[in-house]
Amino acid sequence: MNPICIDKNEILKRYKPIDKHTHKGIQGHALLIGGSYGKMGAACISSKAALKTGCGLVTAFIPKCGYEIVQISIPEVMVLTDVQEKFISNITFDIVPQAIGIGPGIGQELATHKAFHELLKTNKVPLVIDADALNILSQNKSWLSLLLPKTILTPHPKELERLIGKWNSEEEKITKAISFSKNYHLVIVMKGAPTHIINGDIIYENSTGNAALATAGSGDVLTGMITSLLAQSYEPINAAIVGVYLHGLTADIALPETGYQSFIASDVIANIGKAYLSIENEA
Ligand SMILES: NC(=O)C1=CN([C@@H]2O[C@H](COP(=O)(O)OP(=O)(O)OC[C@H]3O[C@@H](n4cnc5c(N)ncnc54)[C@H](O)[C@@H]3O)[C@@H](O)[C@H]2O)[C@@H](O)CC1
Ligand SMILES: Nc1ncnc2c1ncn2[C@@H]1O[C@H](COP(=O)(O)OP(=O)(O)O)[C@@H](O)[C@H]1O
Ligand SMILES: [Mg+2]
Repeated sequence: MNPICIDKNEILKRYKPIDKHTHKGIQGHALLIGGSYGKMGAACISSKAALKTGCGLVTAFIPKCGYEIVQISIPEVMVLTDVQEKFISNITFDIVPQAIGIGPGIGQELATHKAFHELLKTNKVPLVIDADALNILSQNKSWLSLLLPKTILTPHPKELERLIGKWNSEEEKITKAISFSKNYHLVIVMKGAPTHIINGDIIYENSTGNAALATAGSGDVLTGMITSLLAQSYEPINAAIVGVYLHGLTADIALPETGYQSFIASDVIANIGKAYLSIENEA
């Protein structure tokens, strides 16, 4: 169990600089499916994070009650609404996204279970699954076989336990995560301090980030960032690695100004630019 350290060298091998002739139509369109009554913030921050990570277009699919919230808080994000007011019940869209992120703040209504199941049955697009979408998956493990190879799962430790069961040691946790990744051909981002990424037998350990990230919504932001990189044609494992590294780097960059306590998920988003610049300066 020798993890590969995700450091600047590993990032420079995977980082794609922007082509000066690119335009928003080829820079990737990310669809973020999130939010429910009282948790629209999760949809706002994950879709804003996707835009700030560089994809050309972002659409948020949300319950109706979030329409004005998202349009006013992030005017650059386009919005599609569900037929239901307070939760997601039927995911339909006429756009052609290059990547989909689902889960932040969606809750666990039965109708939302059904909508997620329908999406999994028909989806052909690279996918990131987080938060309540992971919890729904944990309650319906037979749906795991519907996931396309290299679908990215981003569980925190509790979500991971719901998916793979309890473990008695770090070693057992990694062994179980490797079997899970191999059985279903998934990329698992095991969030924590530090975050590990499992791709079959290969384990990566992130080198950025600090306890400032222990704050509401910082994982929702990560979902938006990874989805954005997927939409920009990063291979799933590279989207996971670069996303996790940049996410942690924002907290390392901001720490001298915010301290641990006052750093919030929006500060991750505010520092994505500086995190990119620090990679660019090494390239
Ligand atoms: N502003 C918003 O709208 C926010 C919405 N959120 C959404 O709220 C929903 C519930 O998410 P939660 O993650 O709070 O609920 P969960 O029930 O999945 O996780 C909370 C439990 O996991 C444990 N846990 C979390 N991180 C852990 C760690 N690193 N080590 C050990 N235990 C850990 C906690 O102690 C707690 O028992 C999700 O849909 C999420 O996206 C949250 O992200 C918070 C912000
Ligand atoms: N002490 C810590 N050190 C480094 N990173 C942390 C720490 N605590 C949390 N994080 C990171 O913050 C994020 C939290 O994600 P998550 O628990 O899903 O939050 P939320 O659901 O509120 O958005 C993960 O990327 C995790 O690795
Ligand atoms: Mg989370």
